[in-house]
Amino acid sequence: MTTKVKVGVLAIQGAFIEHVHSLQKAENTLKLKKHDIEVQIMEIRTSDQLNDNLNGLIIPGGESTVMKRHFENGFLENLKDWTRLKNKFTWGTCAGLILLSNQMDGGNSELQIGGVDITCSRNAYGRQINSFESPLHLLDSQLQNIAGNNTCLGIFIRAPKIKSVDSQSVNVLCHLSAASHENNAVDEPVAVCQENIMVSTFHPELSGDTCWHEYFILQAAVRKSFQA
Ligand SMILES: NC(=O)CC[C@H](N)C(=O)O
Repeated sequence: MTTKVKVGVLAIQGAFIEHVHSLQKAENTLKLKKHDIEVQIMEIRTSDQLNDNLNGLIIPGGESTVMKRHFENGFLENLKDWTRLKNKFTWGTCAGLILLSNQMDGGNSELQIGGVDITCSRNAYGRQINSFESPLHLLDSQLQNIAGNNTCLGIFIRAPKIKSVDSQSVNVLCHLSAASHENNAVDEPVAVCQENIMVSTFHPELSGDTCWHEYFILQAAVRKSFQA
């Protein structure tokens, strides 16, 4: 029986269209891998779109401080409520990670959606000119199976860092190994998941690799049957 899943990308600012294209590519890849799945992809601009028919939400990269300007008239409260429903799956990339972090190291921690027990710091590698690409080490077995190996490409653009993982219920999915970035003394978590919320400091939607978007679609599909 075909699994139908409806996912959205918050389309108020930033790199949302790249996620839409990556989701379309990921759906085709899943079908080639014999998954009987149909994905409806929405651009989310209004609070009322955060309803029970939506199964997954991506909060894209961009400028978190600009996105917050759109969080009035109950939008932030609805984002908080919807992302905490256990039968939904949310993924924040870069600025989306910042908005979903429970703690921020400096910076304006007002108007946070929260939900993930990490402490992040904005622009932690420096300015745009310090943006970089690096191979990453996948730690999660489902991601390794989807990717077909234990590495993926990380594209970091004015990226935040996960300064600390603040709860044992946060699973580290992916590392930037110390060997692959000159500023790193230790392996650094760059993607984590806490129950139904995943965050990454880098931009899979720009890499051409669909393993993260396939993982997101499958997680949103599985959670449809969970108790909210
Ligand atoms: N690529 C990005 O999403 C950059 C994030 C941005 N520097 C912020 O602090 O919100």
